[in-house]
Amino acid sequence: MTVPDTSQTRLAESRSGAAPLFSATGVTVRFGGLTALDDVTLDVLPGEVHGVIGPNGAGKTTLFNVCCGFVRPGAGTLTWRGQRLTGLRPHQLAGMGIARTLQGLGLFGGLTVLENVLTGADRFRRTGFGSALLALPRARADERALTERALAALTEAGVAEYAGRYPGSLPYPVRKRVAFARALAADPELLLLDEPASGLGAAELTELGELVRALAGRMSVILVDHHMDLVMTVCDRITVLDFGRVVAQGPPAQVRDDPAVIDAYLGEEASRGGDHG
Ligand SMILES: Nc1ncnc2c1ncn2[C@@H]1O[C@H](COP(=O)(O)OP(=O)(O)OP(=O)(O)O)[C@@H](O)[C@H]1O
Repeated sequence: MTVPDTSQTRLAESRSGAAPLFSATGVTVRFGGLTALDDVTLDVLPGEVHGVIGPNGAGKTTLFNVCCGFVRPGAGTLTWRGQRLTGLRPHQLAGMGIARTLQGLGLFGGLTVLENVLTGADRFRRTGFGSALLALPRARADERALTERALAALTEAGVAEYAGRYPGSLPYPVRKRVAFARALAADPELLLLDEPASGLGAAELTELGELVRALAGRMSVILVDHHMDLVMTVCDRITVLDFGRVVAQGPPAQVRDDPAVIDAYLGEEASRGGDHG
């Protein structure tokens, strides 16, 4: 993979005057005696791809879970379009224009790929259950529009050919793309991706990078992953966590050379070497 070009960096700089779409400010999360996040602040600008990286146990998943409303921080605030969010719950995300993909994918085994992706498009449904049941013309038109939206998302994710299949019969990388398509079908303003690269091979990783990069400008993305190469390649800005703290934040070229980041990753390698050696 290549280092992001300077036009990408310039794009990030030109957006830096914009008001954030989403912010987490001073977020602290404790699990018993363990501080998983310590005064973490992250701003996501409109249309930017913002990466969150860090060694194992750095707090990436916890931060993702805070952003999704799965984990309530002990301190700190979340802001969406300048409005403070209090008591964010996961089921509220879709209505707000936030979609996510999870490590566990969460596809429904009893639904086809298309039906799974249709559940992502549901916020665009205009007709109620009654008119659908009676098959009224407007319900049929609504269903057609939703199906088109779902098929467009499957096409963008490169898996339209699997529309009629069931997820259980598909290889893991295809299922990952289906989960990605379901999130895209919601046409979110903010897409939260948790470890999208896990379980993918080198070629699939490059394709994933291209897929995510193509979303930049159209929506904001928070990409949580420990694949340094992927994050460096596709992100406009990166937040690096280590032991629950932000140790670096900025464009990839700046973060890559930051001594605190090098220390964090070297520290991880040293401890891995210790584990195995
Ligand atoms: N529910 C929980 N209860 C107790 N401790 C937790 C819980 N969730 C996470 N932790 C701890 O909080 C710290 C941060 O974990 P987290 O999973 O957020 O890190 P991570 O950066 O996502 O790690 P990895 O890359 O290994 O997934 C770790 O020490 C972890 O053991």
